[in-house]
Amino acid sequence: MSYEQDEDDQYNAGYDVGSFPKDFGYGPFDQDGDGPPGPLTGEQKPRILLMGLRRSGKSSIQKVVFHKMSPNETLFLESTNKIIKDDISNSSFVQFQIWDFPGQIDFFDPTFDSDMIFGGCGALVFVIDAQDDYMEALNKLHLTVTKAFKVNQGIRFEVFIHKVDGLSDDYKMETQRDIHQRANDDLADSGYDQIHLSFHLTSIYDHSIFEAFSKVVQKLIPQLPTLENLLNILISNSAIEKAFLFDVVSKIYIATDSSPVDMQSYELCCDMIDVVIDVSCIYGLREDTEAAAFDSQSSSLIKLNNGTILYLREVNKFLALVCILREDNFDRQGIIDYNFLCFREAIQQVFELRNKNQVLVALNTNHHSNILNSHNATVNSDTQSATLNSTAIQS
Ligand SMILES: Nc1nc2c(ncn2[C@@H]2O[C@H](COP(=O)(O)OP(=O)(O)OP(=O)(O)O)[C@@H](O)[C@H]2O)c(=O)[nH]1
Repeated sequence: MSYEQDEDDQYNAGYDVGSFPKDFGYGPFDQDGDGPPGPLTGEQKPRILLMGLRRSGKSSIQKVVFHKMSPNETLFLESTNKIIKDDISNSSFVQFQIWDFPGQIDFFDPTFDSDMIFGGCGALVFVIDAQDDYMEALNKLHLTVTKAFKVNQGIRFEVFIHKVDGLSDDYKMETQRDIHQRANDDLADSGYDQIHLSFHLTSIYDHSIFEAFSKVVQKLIPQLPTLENLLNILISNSAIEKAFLFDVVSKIYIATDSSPVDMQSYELCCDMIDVVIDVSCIYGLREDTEAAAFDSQSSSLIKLNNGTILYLREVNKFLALVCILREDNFDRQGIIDYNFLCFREAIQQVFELRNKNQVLVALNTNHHSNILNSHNATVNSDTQSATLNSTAIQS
């Protein structure tokens, strides 16, 4: 059963802070059969850095979101004293590395190779403990983002105002406003107005951390506009209120339609995935096979007592579509199911294009111009596949 992170899909390595610049190579990692044919090397994967002061909650976030650790267990996590690299390969879309940094990391240490660390980085998540005095954290944030920006202007900066579970709603808002203001003022004062920081209120004790991480990961998926477009077409032709495309293992949503996300809907959909997986694990597994609980037969329908329906369908081995719709609109289930099949086919095409692209990239690693061309080709073809499939769904 594959809901636990597959050991083969994961390559964890710890590096002493003092020695990390000397040895940053990756070992090969196995890719599941459904993934890209050419495995992405560590260098090709987008990298997310987790930084912040000691005990701000970095390791807890990584363990809870990607390793199914229960929030209470994080109380026993030991302080990180080396960089921990973690390959996340749950689905073909969600492939990246997370580097968890020790809180005490010193950018002025001569062994800190900022070019290498920030150079290949897609997003930098800076965690601030909102239950603590955050002035020191703001100084470190400023130092970190300016240092990173000098090396790589393409990095997305995400600030998690973390541990907000202990704060009242008013205090949460006030803290966010204050941190936002001070962080941006500091940047403006030192002439870095062009640096954009995104802020998220997070806690490992509710779904906010999954929601925030979903947004971080989405920004690293080049196919996001195509996926969003497909979801928009699906919901408008099926009278669905809201649809999420979930990575089942981590419960982060890799795309949703363009209507606003409300936290309650997201939580409902997360809970539905838990229910489906739990019931499948208890009743759906055969003793004689090693089959996964989530497979091509997986689907579920839950009717809530407020006239709302939650509908889950398997998209591929890693992804599920979870929709929220009104009960009245479910009487033509055949249309919804037909549209879903068109949607699944379209997603498949996006995957295939992406896989072809990765093979090209692997073949041309030494020819940067070729890599660029293949990436552009993928973007164009993705758009075409979305157009093609919009016709299929409407017909
Ligand atoms: N209340 C609350 N506590 C949290 C939350 N996230 C983490 N913690 C607690 O914060 C403490 C520190 O968490 P860690 O994940 O070890 O922090 P870290 O940033 O990795 O620390 P270093 O490894 O020292 O850099 C632990 O006791 C966690 O249980 C949260 O969302 N809310």
